[in-house]
Amino acid sequence: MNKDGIKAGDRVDLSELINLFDVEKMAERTMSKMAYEYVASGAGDEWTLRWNREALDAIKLNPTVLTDVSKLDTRVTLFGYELPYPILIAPTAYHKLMHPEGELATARGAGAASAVYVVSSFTTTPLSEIAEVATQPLWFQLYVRDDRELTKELVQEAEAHGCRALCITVDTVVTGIRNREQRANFTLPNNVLTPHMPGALREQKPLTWKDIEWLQSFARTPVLLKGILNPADAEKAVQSGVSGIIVSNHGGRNLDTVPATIEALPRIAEAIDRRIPVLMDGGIRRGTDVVKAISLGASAVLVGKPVCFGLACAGAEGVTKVLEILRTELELAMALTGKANLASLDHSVIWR
Ligand SMILES: Cc1cc2nc3c(=O)[nH]c(=O)nc-3n(C[C@H](O)[C@H](O)[C@H](O)COP(=O)(O)O)c2cc1C
Ligand SMILES: O=C(O)C(=O)c1ccccc1
Repeated sequence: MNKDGIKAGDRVDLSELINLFDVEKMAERTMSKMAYEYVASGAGDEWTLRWNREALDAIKLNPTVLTDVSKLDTRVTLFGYELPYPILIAPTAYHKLMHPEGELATARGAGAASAVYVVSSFTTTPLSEIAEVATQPLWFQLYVRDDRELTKELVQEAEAHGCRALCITVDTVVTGIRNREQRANFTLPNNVLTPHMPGALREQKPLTWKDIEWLQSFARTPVLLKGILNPADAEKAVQSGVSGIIVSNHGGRNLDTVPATIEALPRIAEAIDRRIPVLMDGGIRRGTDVVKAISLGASAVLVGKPVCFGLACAGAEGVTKVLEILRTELELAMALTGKANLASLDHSVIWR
C-alpha cells in the first residue's frame, strides 16, 4: 500500500483515464516506487528518453481539407496477417511486477483490443499459459542467450505455442546504466520468476550477423531485428535476409544520447526503400504520434511503457484502455489530416 492508500492490483476508475499521460500518473500512484522507477526510468541522464517525446512533439502536421474521410481504414498487413490498426504491444519484462495477473492480463487486454502482443523473453508467465488465454496473435521477443542450444529451444518453444514472428533484440549487448533503478534498489521479488530466462540478463556473448543467419536457418516464422538506429545496419539487415526491422532505442533505456527514434526513422526508411516492413517504437503516446511515424516510413508502431502503466492501473482492462485510447486518437488524427487510409500517410502530411 502506498501513500494514497491504493495498492497494486486495486481497481481504479477507468473513466478517469482520458489519455496515456493520465494512465502514467494513475500508475505512479498504484505501483510500488521500485516498480514505477523500473518502468519509467531511462538510461544515463535520460536525454534520449526525453528526446523520444520532444522530437515527436516538435513535428508539425500539414492537413488536407475537403477529402472524403467518411470511411476510415486503419488496416495494415504484416507478414500475411491483417491488423485492424497499426499499433502493437512492445515486449516488456516482468509484468507480474506491475500486476498480480502479469502477462495473462496483458494477453487478455490485447485480445479485447484486437492487438498483437509481443511477449518478452523475460515474461514472468510461461508462454504455454499466455498462449492459452490469447485471442489475438502473439509474437515473441528473443534475447539470445549464451547457450545457443537453449536459445534454439526457446525459439522452437515460442513457435510451438503459436508465436507468429520473432523479434530479436539487438540493442542490448549489456543493459544501460539506469541510475533511478539503482537508487530504488531494483530487485525481482522471490516469487516473480522468469521461466524462459532462468538467471538474470547477464552480459550476452558476442551476438553478430552470423548469429542472425544461424537463427534464420531454423526459424519458421518471420525474423525481425529490434533496435536498429543506423541506416548502414538497416542495409545489412536487408542483406541478412530478415523479414523486418524495428527502429528502436529501447525506449531510451540503453545508450543515452542516441537520437529519438522518430528522428532516425526517415533515414532508415530511406535505406530500406520498402524492401521489408519498418516498425518503430519510442515515445508514442498520441494518435498524432502514430500518424507522424507512419508518414515518415513506419508500417506500424509499438508501445511499451503506456501498456505497463495500463496493466498496473487495471490489469487487462487497463491494457485494453490504453490501446483503445490510442486507436481512437489515431482515427481522429487521420480524419483531421484528411487521410482516409495508412497508404496515404506520407511525407506530405508533415509540415516543412
Ligand atoms: C519496463 C520495460 C521493460 C522492457 N523490457 C524489454 C524486453 O524485455 N525486451 C525488449 O526487447 N525490450 C524491452 N523494453 C523496450 C520496449 O520493447 C520498447 O522498445 C520501448 O519501451 C518503447 O518505448 P516506449 O516505452 O516509449 O513506448 C522494455 C521497456 C520497458 C519500459
Ligand atoms: O528493462 C529492459 O528494458 C530490458 O530490456 C530488460 C529486461 C529484462 C532484464 C533486463 C533488462
